[in-house]
Amino acid sequence: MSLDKTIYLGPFVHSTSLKELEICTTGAIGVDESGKIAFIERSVQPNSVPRRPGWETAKVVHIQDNGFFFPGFIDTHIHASQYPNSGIFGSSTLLDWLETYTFPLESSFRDLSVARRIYTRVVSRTLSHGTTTACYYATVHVPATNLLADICFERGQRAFVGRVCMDRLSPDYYRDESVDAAVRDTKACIEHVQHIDPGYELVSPIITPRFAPSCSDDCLKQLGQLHKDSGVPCQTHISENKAEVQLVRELFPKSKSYADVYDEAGLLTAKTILAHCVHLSDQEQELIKVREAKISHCPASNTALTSGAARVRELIDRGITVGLGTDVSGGFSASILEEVRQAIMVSRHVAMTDGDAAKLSTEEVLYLATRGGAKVVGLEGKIGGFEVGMGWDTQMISMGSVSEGGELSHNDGPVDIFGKEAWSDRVAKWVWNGDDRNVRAVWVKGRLVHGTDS
Ligand SMILES: O=c1[nH]c(=O)c2nc[nH]c2[nH]1
Ligand SMILES: [Zn+2]
Repeated sequence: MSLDKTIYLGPFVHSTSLKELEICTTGAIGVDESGKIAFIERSVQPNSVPRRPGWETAKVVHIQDNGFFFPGFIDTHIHASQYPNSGIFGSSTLLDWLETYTFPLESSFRDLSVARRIYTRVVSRTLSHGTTTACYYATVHVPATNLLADICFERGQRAFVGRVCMDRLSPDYYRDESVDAAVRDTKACIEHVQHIDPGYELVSPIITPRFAPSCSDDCLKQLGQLHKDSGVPCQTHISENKAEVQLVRELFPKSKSYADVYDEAGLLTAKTILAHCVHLSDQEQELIKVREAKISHCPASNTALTSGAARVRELIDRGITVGLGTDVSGGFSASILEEVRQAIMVSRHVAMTDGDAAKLSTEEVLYLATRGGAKVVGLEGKIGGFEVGMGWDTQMISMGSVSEGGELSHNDGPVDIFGKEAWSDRVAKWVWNGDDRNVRAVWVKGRLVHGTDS
């Protein structure tokens, strides 16, 4: 699809490193017909459009209402099929939560009309929160998983779509009937994505063993072989909850650790995304580092299911790549901005026992939500920031007009700007008070996929 050449005028904010946010208040970013950034100017006079040969007739999109352009969020771990259960978890913990809330809901995706309604909604919802790339878990059902891939492709969201494999310790009404069935159905979903998006330009398949307890040794090994043969990435859960870790010890008595179970199966590679990583030992962290596997930090879910507090500073200091995941519906919200807040708060709780060095700053967590996520999904250099050659995967944040009187009008968003705030404080106000009402428009690869650009 060819797009209009477009110049995006106004402030832009993005991470340039883990610790640094660039805030450019006088920016102009040119995006070419293929949806890639062609130029960036940083000192544009107010109300003027940079003159460039070949860009005379380009469309111009102005930032509105004290806003700024920000890279699209990358959700490195979300269960699309669990979206109807967002906020519904009672006082459960992982293993009983799966039995009580999750398996019954996921099993309903055998009905394609159920899948269509829920998957359409979750893709609309994540886009509205500024998520331009998502790593989705679907269910065991091939038609429903393929439908999720179709919806992402049609709506223009970058997505990794995984058919969930689970051939043991799962209810009779919801499980793979055999290892062969798990592998055959996974291949069918890979072939479907190859058919709709042959270069995996927007949508990619992802091999998805649910977690070690629900996969037999043979199932893990065959999926590891498929991961090796096909080059398709892989995602799973690890070390989320202490009872789960104990269960893995009992189920795999010959393995040195939980991480070792995946390693022995060929599932711990540079293309593996591991969700949670709350209770990893030093040796497991080291193994993950050596294998260059990536981590999805899911703080909202880890708190909601009382799983624990991941030591993110330790993981980062070790040199492991970390991104953020909403983990809906262990996590209660489909918003990565909410996850940013949760990550900062959880790091404060870790700091209360481990010391101040554990605290993550707003800048650091915004990095995890964008550049970190891009590395987790293997798209660093392509998305996650504003650089020439990167895709225009962007949210237009608007903060509303400067508050003059004391009264709220019905279309005021949740952030109140009084006009005197430094730019870094405006960004902080957005992080701590903002939500989807501040997301005026979202683009993926230059295509408008949510909201309006006028
Ligand atoms: O947060 C989680 N959500 C799940 O669906 C799941 N399955 C295994 N382990 C899990 N953890
Ligand atoms: Zn999960």
